[in-house]
Amino acid sequence: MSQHTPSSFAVAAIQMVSSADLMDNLQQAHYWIKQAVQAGAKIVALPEYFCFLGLRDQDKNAYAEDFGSGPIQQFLAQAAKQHGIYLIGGTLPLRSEEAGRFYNSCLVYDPAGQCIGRYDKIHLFSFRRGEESYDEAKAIVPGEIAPTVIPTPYGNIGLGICYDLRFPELFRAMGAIDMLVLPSAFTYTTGQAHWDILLRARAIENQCYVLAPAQGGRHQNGRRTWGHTMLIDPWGEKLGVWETEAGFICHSINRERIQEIRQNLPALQHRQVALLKEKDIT
Ligand SMILES: O=C(O)CCC(=O)C(=O)O
Repeated sequence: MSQHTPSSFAVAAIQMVSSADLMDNLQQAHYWIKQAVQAGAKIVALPEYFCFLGLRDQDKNAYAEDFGSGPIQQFLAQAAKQHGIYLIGGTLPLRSEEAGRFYNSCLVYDPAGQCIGRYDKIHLFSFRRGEESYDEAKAIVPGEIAPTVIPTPYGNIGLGICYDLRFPELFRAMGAIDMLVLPSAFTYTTGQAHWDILLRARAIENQCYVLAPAQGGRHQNGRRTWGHTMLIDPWGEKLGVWETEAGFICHSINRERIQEIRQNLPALQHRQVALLKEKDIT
């Protein structure tokens, strides 16, 4: 942390009910970012597919951008610069080498509007129950297997996207992180059952803040997302929840709280990774 950065500052997560209308979604995102900044947020996070949801996964191909150019990336860069914030840009489709499949990517922008990080979703969601059926691998290319941590003056931010939340080994491999940010669009069914407990578990086991902006409502194609955008502290307590429909949460976090918890309960120092490897148990 730089000398000039306070240990306590506000972070915000935005919840949306995005549609298949790109411009409308960008306008909505703009509105909520402004609200969050007015509430004092220095770091603002958007949900998965903030720019486009409501059609089949493969339809997002039409909006896939080359990394470094395109209206969605322009929007994110401008919003970060205009408001002088760190912006975790939810996710957008980025073109891959494969025709017909894209990366589901989270880009991070600094207050000058520079893109300072990219994470491509690694774990691709698949779920089938009754009428409900999802199979992301049909439309999405998985990202390279590498934990992504973005250093900022406010601390180290680890990135994951939605279904990644179910794979704790990805976050354990990140080393010292202050906050995990997980842009999401959990389904209503799986979210109701697992969202809350998975988020709290990741915060408790990594002793860090978890900021999880989500999609939350009924979308154009009938798909229902769970919402419950959340901020959790390193002790596992919920600092804020926005349950359903569009809105945002904004709360102060304190990095000294992370150190205090890690000192009081030094579980991260008690990991036996080397021993497990030696015994071939990983
Ligand atoms: O893990 C889940 O239950 C939901 C994941 C999901 O909806 C997604 O990754 O888009």
